Amino acid sequence: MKAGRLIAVVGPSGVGKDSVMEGLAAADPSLHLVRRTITRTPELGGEDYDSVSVAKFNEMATAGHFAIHWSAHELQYAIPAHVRMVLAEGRDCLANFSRSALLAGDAAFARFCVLNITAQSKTLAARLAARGRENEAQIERRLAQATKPLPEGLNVKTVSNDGPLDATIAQALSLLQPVRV
Ligand SMILES: Nc1ncnc2c1ncn2[C@@H]1O[C@H](COP(=O)(O)OP(=O)(O)O)[C@@H](O)[C@H]1O
Ligand SMILES: O=P(O)(O)OC[C@H]1O[C@H](OP(=O)(O)OP(=O)(O)O)[C@H](O)[C@@H]1O
Repeated sequence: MKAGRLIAVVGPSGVGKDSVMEGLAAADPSLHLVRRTITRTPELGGEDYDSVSVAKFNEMATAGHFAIHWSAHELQYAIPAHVRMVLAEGRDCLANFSRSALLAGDAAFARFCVLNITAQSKTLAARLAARGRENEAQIERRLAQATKPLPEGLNVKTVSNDGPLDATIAQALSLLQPVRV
């Protein structure tokens, strides 16, 4: 059986990665939403994640519990190794990813593609403030990284999320669909 694709969802903070991922999984239940392990306080809202201490995270990384991990925003993030079993079943997996970890992701997964979500900077600022998970200083630092470029040579599909979420989800589904057959 053909392995599933690891679909790395990237884009600046507040662009709507988690919202689009949830919408895609609701529209196509065959898509698996990856639950990340993060050294963030539990239940801060947004995505559903496994919250661990830095010590526990490092222990898990050393023990090989992660398929890939990275650091950003003074936090550590990982995709649990369990995702490899889901991919082996032929299911496509959606993971909120770091633009800085894309080359490592491409090396770590046999079938890897990128869903790049964009929005204007004024949209990002308004959404981060409305989300309310980060304080003002944290929002400023995230906005400063909004224009981080993507590495060359990857299979990238780009969709704008400036408009209504439903329209973004429909467009992303159609961008991802042709290669699913
Ligand atoms: N198309 C959209 N229109 C309006 N609000 C949106 C849209 N997409 C996302 N949002 C809102 O913007 C905020 C940031 O979205 P989120 O999915 O957390 O982004 P990210 O994971 O990229 O940081 C959330 O409050 C979310 O509800
Ligand atoms: O290298 P970058 O592309 O800048 O990404 C850095 C981190 O930012 C996002 O995290 P998180 O979901 O905590 O933040 P966000 O919801 O504000 O994007 C993303 O998932 C990465 O873990």
